[in-house]
Amino acid sequence: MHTTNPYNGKLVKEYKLHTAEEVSDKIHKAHQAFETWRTVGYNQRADLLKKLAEVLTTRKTELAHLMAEEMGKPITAGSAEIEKCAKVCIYYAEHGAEFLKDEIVTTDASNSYITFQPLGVVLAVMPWNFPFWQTFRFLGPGLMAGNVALLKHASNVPGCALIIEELLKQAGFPEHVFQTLLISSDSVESIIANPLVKAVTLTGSTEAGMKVAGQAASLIKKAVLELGGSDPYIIFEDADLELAASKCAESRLINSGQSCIAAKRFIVLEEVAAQFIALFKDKMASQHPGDPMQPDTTMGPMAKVALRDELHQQVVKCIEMGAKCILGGTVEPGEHAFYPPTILTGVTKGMPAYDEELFGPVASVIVVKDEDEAICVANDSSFGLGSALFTTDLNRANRIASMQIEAGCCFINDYVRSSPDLPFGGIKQSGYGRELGVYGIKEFVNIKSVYVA
Ligand SMILES: NC(=O)c1ccc[n+]([C@@H]2O[C@H](COP(=O)([O-])OP(=O)(O)OC[C@H]3O[C@@H](n4cnc5c(N)ncnc54)[C@H](O)[C@@H]3O)[C@@H](O)[C@H]2O)c1
Ligand SMILES: O=CCCC(=O)O
Repeated sequence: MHTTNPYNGKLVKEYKLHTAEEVSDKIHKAHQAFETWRTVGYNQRADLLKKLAEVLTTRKTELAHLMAEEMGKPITAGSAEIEKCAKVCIYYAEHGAEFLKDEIVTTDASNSYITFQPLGVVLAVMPWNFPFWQTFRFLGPGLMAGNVALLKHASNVPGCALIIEELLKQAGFPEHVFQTLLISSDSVESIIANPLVKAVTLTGSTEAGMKVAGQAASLIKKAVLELGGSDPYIIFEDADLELAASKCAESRLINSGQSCIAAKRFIVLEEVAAQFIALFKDKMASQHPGDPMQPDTTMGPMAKVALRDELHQQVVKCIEMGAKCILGGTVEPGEHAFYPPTILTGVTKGMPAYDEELFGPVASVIVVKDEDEAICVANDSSFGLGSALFTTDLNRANRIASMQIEAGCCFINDYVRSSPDLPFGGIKQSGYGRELGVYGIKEFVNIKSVYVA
């Protein structure tokens, strides 16, 4: 396995995959670590998580550089990602014990209560787009709940995957409560099949989710799936268009467009379509693409040339099918993986920009005549991750957000983002289960009822 810098196409480093024996040894060590870790009190777990937050903060520049090198994230965004990881550790250190405390239930028993017990070794299969955040948003609550973790990270971020082990060691966590496995996707099945592995969480594409969830289900093992998205953003006729254009462009270009919860489909009421599109185009065009190692770079390359090429094929197909490209849409020659901010208008059902996820900086604009059509188009997707509405009528916004949009979250007059305190996840082909908040920490626990006669 080797890593390639997507900014210049140069080889970064070679890594040796773990052998089947090494993996088996790591699983055994994880299980042994669990037998002790499960008995450690919440206060001690919380102290270690706080220490981990300190280590992350102290080393954030180095970690941001590593991400820039492996997957092209600009260092300013990388530092912000590490700070967010520190926040999630502190959040669960401060709230985890409260979330997991026994709940007394009044029944016909002399005493009955619900207790939340850890499951054991959990396998985390993670994507490259937020190499630290995706891992920490599972790991923080997982460790606080008393589970131990094995990480199978995406093949282009092994350096990030390995350094997480080092961070936990530096924070003082017991050995083997967290271990990275350098393995290929093909080996995941055998790890899920290991009786010592009790559950799996996967963040990634719907295809990978189907595979992994199918394997877990066949063995009756719990799975949480955080999958792809094609988030609809509805811009109503009464929206603050300047605000909407700015939030929409910011969201579409997060991480060079490679975010599951980036805005992807822009559904605009026809009365304001021309005005919104003009403002949106200005915002999309005002990026500073460049070297991810430079602090003033706001947009880096995509993570891999192959992903950039796949995205371009989707764009070309849309144009062939009748969409109009009003910004970007071209590939500059060179060894890099850059793709420019791109806007497609006239997007209709049947085009990749309507039906599929565009995992890069390409916006799909769909003009609709009224509210009903806007909601119908927003829901006309196999995905159901995030969504956003732009309107000054908050009664209408709350009604649509809570009852009419098919998604795991709906933001009003802002773009979708995850935060430690709000549950995060999707419906439909965007997955099931939740991370973060009170619900996230309860995904990988045995919710056990105790009844005293
Ligand atoms: N919902 C979320 O929270 C979330 C967050 C980030 C990314 N994503 C989604 O992830 C996708 C992009 O990430 P990616 O390209 O790394 O996704 P991917 O599915 O290719 O890879 C994700 C992880 O799954 C592994 N994997 C892939 N196929 C597998 C298989 N058949 N069996 C076992 N493991 C397998 C990969 O090696 C990697 O570790 C997008 O669809 C994006 O929307 C979702
Ligand atoms: O790719 C998904 C982004 C996830 C997040 O921002 O929490």
